[in-house]
Amino acid sequence: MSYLLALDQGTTSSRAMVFDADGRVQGVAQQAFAQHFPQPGWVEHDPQEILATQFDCARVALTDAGITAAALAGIGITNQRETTLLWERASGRALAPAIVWQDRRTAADCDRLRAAGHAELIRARTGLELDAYFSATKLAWLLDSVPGARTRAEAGELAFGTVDSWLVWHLSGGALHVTDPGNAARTMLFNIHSGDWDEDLLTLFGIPRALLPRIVDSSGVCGETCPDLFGAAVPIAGIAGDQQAATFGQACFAPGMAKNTYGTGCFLLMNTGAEVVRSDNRLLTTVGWRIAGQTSYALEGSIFMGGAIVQWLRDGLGLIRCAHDIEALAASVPDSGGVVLVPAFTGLGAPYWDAYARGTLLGLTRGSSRAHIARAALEAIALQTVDLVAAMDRDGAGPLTELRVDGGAAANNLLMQMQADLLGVPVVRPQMLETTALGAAYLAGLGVGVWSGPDEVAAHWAVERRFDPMMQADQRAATLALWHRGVERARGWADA
Ligand SMILES: Nc1ncnc2c1ncn2[C@@H]1O[C@H](COP(=O)(O)OP(=O)(O)O)[C@@H](O)[C@H]1O
Ligand SMILES: O=P(O)(O)OC[C@H](O)CO
Repeated sequence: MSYLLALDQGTTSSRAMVFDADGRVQGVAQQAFAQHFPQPGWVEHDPQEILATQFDCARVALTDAGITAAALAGIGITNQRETTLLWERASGRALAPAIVWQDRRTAADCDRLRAAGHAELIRARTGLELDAYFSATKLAWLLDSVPGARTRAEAGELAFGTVDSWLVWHLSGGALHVTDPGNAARTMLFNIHSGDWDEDLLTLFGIPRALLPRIVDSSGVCGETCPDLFGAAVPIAGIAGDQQAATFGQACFAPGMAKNTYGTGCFLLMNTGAEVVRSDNRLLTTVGWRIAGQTSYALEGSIFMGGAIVQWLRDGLGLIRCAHDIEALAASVPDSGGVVLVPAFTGLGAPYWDAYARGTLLGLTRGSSRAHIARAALEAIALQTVDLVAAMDRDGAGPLTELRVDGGAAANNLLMQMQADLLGVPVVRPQMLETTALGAAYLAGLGVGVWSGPDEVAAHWAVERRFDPMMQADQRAATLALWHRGVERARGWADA
């Protein structure tokens, strides 16, 4: 009875992992699902496919671990954040495709709200930059676009949720409509100071309160699964957005500790403890987790294109055959030969927040080769991260003494060395790279008493490799200066 099942519902795949009481992986399953791009800038998922792939993975992971659901002490849920769903309470049926966090369809709505002077109120209450990334304008769009939705929402017939709420609703057979404060903090409807939905913001975005889930702690039993789903009723004992879960899985429990996840995008979170650190440099203030009613906050830098740049070199340009090949190609030249790649394919996130910036390749000469472009692509991932850490420094957070790393692209040794060099701070890669699922399992395990407290789970964390900075300060400064010239060229490109 001491196994934990983590459900990790990500942007491009659903995953499930079974952990034992020592935090070791005993079973794993993963299924990719379809990405839908119905119009330029739109990104959608099929809500049913999210459920089907996630629940299938759970069953396969249990089989892989050689256990049944009866052996589970609890389930932890972690999820792609901000992605917005609207469903009918009576049937549990979604009224529209899920609008994914990357979707830019409401960028003009954000421009109008900004022009009307609402950005400061939103920043003060939610800790967020007014941007289409977050759920509020996506939900308003659904209420305005799905026929009858607004009237039905006001009558209490509909439910809104991010992916965690959608999963828990269906795991519990419609008994639970909940979210945790970390996920709620990404909706742009949640007041990070009061820890509740914000009435003024609900009015501003035109969101009926009847739509919203109840907010529960990130760790602790909030209900149980329908027995017919996995063969036994299992306590649902942890809920966290994937970046918050990874921060937990990296054991960043003390203020000043930070992790960066190099997946599709890159997300750098620094724990700020019980203190709400307001950023003057366009980082996000967000909730990390709430345990036993105590909220831990974080500063976050969100980068939209991280490992996805490598995918583009593979699929868009055909420069490499698989993501792994980029390391040898980039290492075949000593530097990028003056080539700068600004990966603003879907605009720029923190700290620029420029929805109209576009991807830019600069500094090409007759001597430029695919190796230089590959190297510039890896540098771009590291340099965007440097911009986030510099903003954190200016905000007075930290100082950062080491950066814990995870995510698919963290396997790239050259990228990790570049990151240490360009940051001037050691980069530390743990043995266990599946920190998102691990964090969800930890939250659930703490919730059901498999572990006694954060200290016990922190003891599981171990270094696999440490990358120390080796670059001279003047070379670092020159590389950063060239990068910032490139960023300026990329900004505002699609404004017209
Ligand atoms: N060796 C590598 N070097 C650089 N990028 C890589 C490497 N291996 C995988 N990636 C990138 O990492 C990403 C996958 O990481 P993952 O953590 O699974 O992402 P997500 O959870 O966002 O789907 C992809 O964008 C891929 O291009
Ligand atoms: O699904 P991932 O790992 O790309 O993470 C997505 C983030 O939660 C978006 O904010």
